[in-house]
Amino acid sequence: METPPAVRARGITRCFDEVVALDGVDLDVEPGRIHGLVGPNGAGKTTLLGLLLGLAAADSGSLHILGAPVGRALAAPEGVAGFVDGPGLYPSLTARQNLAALAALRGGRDARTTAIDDVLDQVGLTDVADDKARGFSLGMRQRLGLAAALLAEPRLLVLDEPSNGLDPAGKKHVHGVLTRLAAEGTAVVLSSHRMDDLEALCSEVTILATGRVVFSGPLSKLAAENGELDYRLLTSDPRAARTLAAGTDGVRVVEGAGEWRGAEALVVCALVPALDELVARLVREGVAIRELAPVVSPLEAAFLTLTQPQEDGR
Ligand SMILES: Nc1ncnc2c1ncn2[C@@H]1O[C@H](COP(=O)(O)OP(=O)(O)OP(=O)(O)O)[C@@H](O)[C@H]1O
Repeated sequence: METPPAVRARGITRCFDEVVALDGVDLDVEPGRIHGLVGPNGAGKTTLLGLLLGLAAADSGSLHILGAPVGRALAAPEGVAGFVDGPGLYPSLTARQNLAALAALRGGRDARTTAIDDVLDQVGLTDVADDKARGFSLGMRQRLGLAAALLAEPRLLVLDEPSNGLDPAGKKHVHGVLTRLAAEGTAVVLSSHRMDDLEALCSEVTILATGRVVFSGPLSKLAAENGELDYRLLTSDPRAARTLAAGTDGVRVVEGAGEWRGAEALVVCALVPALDELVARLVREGVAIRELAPVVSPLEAAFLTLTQPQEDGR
């Protein structure tokens, strides 16, 4: 039997009095994907994640989670776990006790000590397993919330800003956990304002602006949305690179780039095919390419392009 989509939303609308938080939103997420939700403050990300978690119902539209239609009853659909607005924890209980209590609330099936130890290890909280959650930093609380969600062995994991407050080690744990879960077939839907996190983690994103989807699809498709981008180019021979760039059709040298991390940098503005041509010419001429990257990431550029006009028009 074919595995159903993890999320299939069509024409979802959700209002709070006069505020239209979601306006005809479609969303498709397949099992095994990490899908990023991005948008300016107030775009509707948390509202949408709340619907996936069964915390609220849509005013109109249809929502299927893991193949089952979601009705108006406010309960987490079977197979879904996660949190919005920070994980709900008991401050006076230890990390381990929090997980045991949450597991017991869910029916006790997953309250085994080994399972609790395992999820604490996955999120890197073994050392503080017997410390009270009250003393936990934001990043530690986020990781404990993720551990609680993992305990439910979800097929759809929903996380609102999971990277908030994470130090580099915490981020590494969280990224590792999410990547492994996805490889095992779990779908992950997460929101973030951190473009670098989304680009590192997600294969696809949905960009929301004032409750509407302005882009949904693979990150690789964003380059097409952007048109020309500025790329920083570090080479073994900046002068030759500049001459070659200036002589390549479709490539424009952006003046005033100067130095980048102590090396002479060139910034060129181009579409991907013209950039490919420049790279081929550099290689043919024996100019080594030491770094070539967009000055602003494709996701950030698309975010600004696709959400700015609507924001301005409010
Ligand atoms: N419970 C509520 N009551 C009234 N208005 C609400 C409620 N929840 C959300 N809204 C409004 O709905 C819109 C979308 O809010 P939402 O929290 O979903 O956005 P968001 O994209 O998650 O924003 P942020 O990035 O700031 O977290 C906003 O205008 C917000 O003020």
